[in-house]
Amino acid sequence: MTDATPEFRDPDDLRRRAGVRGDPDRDQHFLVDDRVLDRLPGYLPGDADRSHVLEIGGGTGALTDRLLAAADRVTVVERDRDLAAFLREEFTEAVDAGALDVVEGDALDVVLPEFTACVSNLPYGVSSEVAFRLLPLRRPMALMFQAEFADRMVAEPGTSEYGRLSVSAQHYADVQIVERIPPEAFDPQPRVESAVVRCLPRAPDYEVDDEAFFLRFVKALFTQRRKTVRNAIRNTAHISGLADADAVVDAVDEDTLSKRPGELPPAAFAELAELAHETSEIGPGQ
Ligand SMILES: C[S@@+](CC[C@H](N)C(=O)[O-])C[C@H]1O[C@@H](n2cnc3c(N)ncnc32)[C@H](O)[C@@H]1O
Repeated sequence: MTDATPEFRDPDDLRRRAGVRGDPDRDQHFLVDDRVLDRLPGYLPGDADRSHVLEIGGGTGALTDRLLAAADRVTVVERDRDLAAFLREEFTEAVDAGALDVVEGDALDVVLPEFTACVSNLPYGVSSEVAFRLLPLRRPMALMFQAEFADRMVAEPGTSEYGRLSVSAQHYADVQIVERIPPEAFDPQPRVESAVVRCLPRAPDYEVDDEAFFLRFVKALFTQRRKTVRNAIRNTAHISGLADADAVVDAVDEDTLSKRPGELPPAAFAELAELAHETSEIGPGQ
């Protein structure tokens, strides 16, 4: 980490040296707006532990460059073999000093290090899977998504965007959109707007013992978002894995049963899932 105002590599130079144009079919949209790149590490809270920052999808290293200045150590995961080799070459000094580790592989498969925070311009094709790999690890994160996905992550109960994604994300973290980013900030430009979501981990309002069941239960109920919670619990028992949905319905209060799934806040889902777990045998579900 350095106190001096660092000069960063020019994103255009990086792409030229890496010899890549970016391939949207491989989720390659490189950030080219220096101001956006400069702001991203600062979306971590001031007191976040920056001893080991994770970046998923390093690309040509424009963000990696900033993270190296903001953190003691950085691990970057990059699936593209040529880009992973370029990152190692471009940041040889940091690699040799033990400040940078470049992991070539798929972010969904690689063994992740014990990171303390994460800042990433995520590959949008797998952003949901990556987010749900990272969120349960409960680290502060600043993650770039497609704006429509980010809107669903932060949506509140009773809105049309509120759904499975909102409940699951908000179970693990306080989530907030901190910046919307136009397509012009990237090359090649994505077709849609992007947004940065700050995720601050927190103890859930309601602890669940079986997180896999909780996530399945939330998924199940939102397949019936227009039904009452009573009917949704009964109709989706094959998805959630509830062996005795009627017993669960009998155990839940009338106020909750008469609502729609989209009206229940994340804590109510967690409480409901816990009660269901205590009341019924749980099968594998779908
Ligand atoms: C949106 S670009 C971001 C690149 C760079 N961080 C930037 O901001 O300019 C996403 C990067 O993730 C890589 N990528 C795509 N799918 C991946 C996956 N499943 N696992 C790891 N990296 C992936 C792409 O090759 C690309 O370099």
